[in-house]
Amino acid sequence: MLSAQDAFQLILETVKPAPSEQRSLFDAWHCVLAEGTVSDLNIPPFDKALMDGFAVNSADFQNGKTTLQIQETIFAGSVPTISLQAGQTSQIMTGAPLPEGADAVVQIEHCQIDEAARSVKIDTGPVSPGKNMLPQSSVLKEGSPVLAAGTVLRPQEIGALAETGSPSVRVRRAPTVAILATGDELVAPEESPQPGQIRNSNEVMLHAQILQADAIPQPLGIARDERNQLRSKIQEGLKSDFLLLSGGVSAGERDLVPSELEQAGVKQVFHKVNLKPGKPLWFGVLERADGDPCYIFGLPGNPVSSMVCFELFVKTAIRQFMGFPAPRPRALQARLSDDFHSSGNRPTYQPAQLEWEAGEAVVSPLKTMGSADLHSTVQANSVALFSTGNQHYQAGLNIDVFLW
Ligand SMILES: Nc1nc2c(c(=O)[nH]1)N[C@H]1C(S)=C(S)[C@@H](COP(=O)(O)OP(=O)(O)OC[C@H]3O[C@@H](n4cnc5c(N)ncnc54)[C@H](O)[C@@H]3O)O[C@H]1N2
Ligand code: MOO
Repeated sequence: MLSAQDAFQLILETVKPAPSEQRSLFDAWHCVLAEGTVSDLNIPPFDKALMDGFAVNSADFQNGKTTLQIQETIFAGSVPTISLQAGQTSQIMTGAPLPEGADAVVQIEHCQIDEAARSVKIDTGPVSPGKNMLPQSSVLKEGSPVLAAGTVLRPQEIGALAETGSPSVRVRRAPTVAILATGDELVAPEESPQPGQIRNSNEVMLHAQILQADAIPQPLGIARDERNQLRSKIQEGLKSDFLLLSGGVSAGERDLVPSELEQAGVKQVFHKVNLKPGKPLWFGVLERADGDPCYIFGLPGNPVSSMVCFELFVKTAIRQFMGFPAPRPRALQARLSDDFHSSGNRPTYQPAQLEWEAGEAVVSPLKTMGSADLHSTVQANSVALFSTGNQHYQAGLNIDVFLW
């Protein structure tokens, strides 16, 4: 059976990064830059005061103290009108441009102002050039690169783009992701299940996971385990960038999903992955007539399987589509809190609680009744990975954990 690593590889080889689009910085959070940007100005654009006080020339402080004649007051947003000569100063506010002839700022707290004489006495010892000021273009020069293509936009990158004259940027667009829950046993969450029925929890859960992955969910409701209805709902879903089907992918007599996808012209990339939960995972691609592909995942119906397969595989595909530089899930090494026994016949992703103790990641696997036990994931903030077979893991051992 295909390993999870091989499944990641096949997903990355199949999913092509989306075309780019222009977006305002207000809509760009967590998008990936499709093109690099350069600064349209020097940062800072002028020698800038970093304190409220007096703009001075350090040469006036040869004796460590001095009395200077006040010329004007320079506020942030204005420009100085007087060049300083020896023995002169101007009052200045944080963020304002230094006047010519000044090379430092002395904080207002260290100045004794004589209003009548329009002078200021400063007795704080020598002042070094550059004190309390940021020289023009010391952070960034006009025309120099700000961010490279492939950068994921966090709040600080968005601020830096605004500062450097990129109010909108080219980013890879987020995919639309259709959700189709399948099964005769399903009823809507607002209904009371009759004997043999269960509530459709996967649809809303996937909807939330898609939002969390910065993509656009398109719920299609429930398709019954009946070919005509399944076929028409699949056709609807194939118009999106991604189609996620929940249920109907294992070996049951009404597990119609793989054959109906094949019927719709979808090319299977893989079916079944060696992991627990999530073994029956199905992945394929449809090359649509309009030239844009649709990527299809058949997620196992068991809620924990569905959730784990989304976090590991669907998210990888969405990140690849959005141009993320490292789309695979990233494992964290954490110390096992207690002895743990694992006996899975496949590599097992166990719901777990990860905590930080004195700066160290410590993980406690949670008790679970298996892939139908969604409740065990409510206490979990991660999954811990255990390998195949009867294995005893001693407390203190470092293991791989995936946060979610
Ligand atoms: N003979 C075999 N049987 C099964 C195998 C196998 O290899 N051979 N694999 C098992 C594994 S592992 C899993 S996981 C499940 C996955 O089955 P399906 O994807 O075909 O899903 P269903 O049979 O439709 O449903 C499984 C389970 O999940 C519940 N379910 C389905 N949809 C939803 C939903 N939208 N919300 C909440 N719960 C849902 C459904 O009622 C079933 O209880 O197959 C094993 N069987
Ligand atoms: O792989 Mo299934 O997801 O064990 O329950």
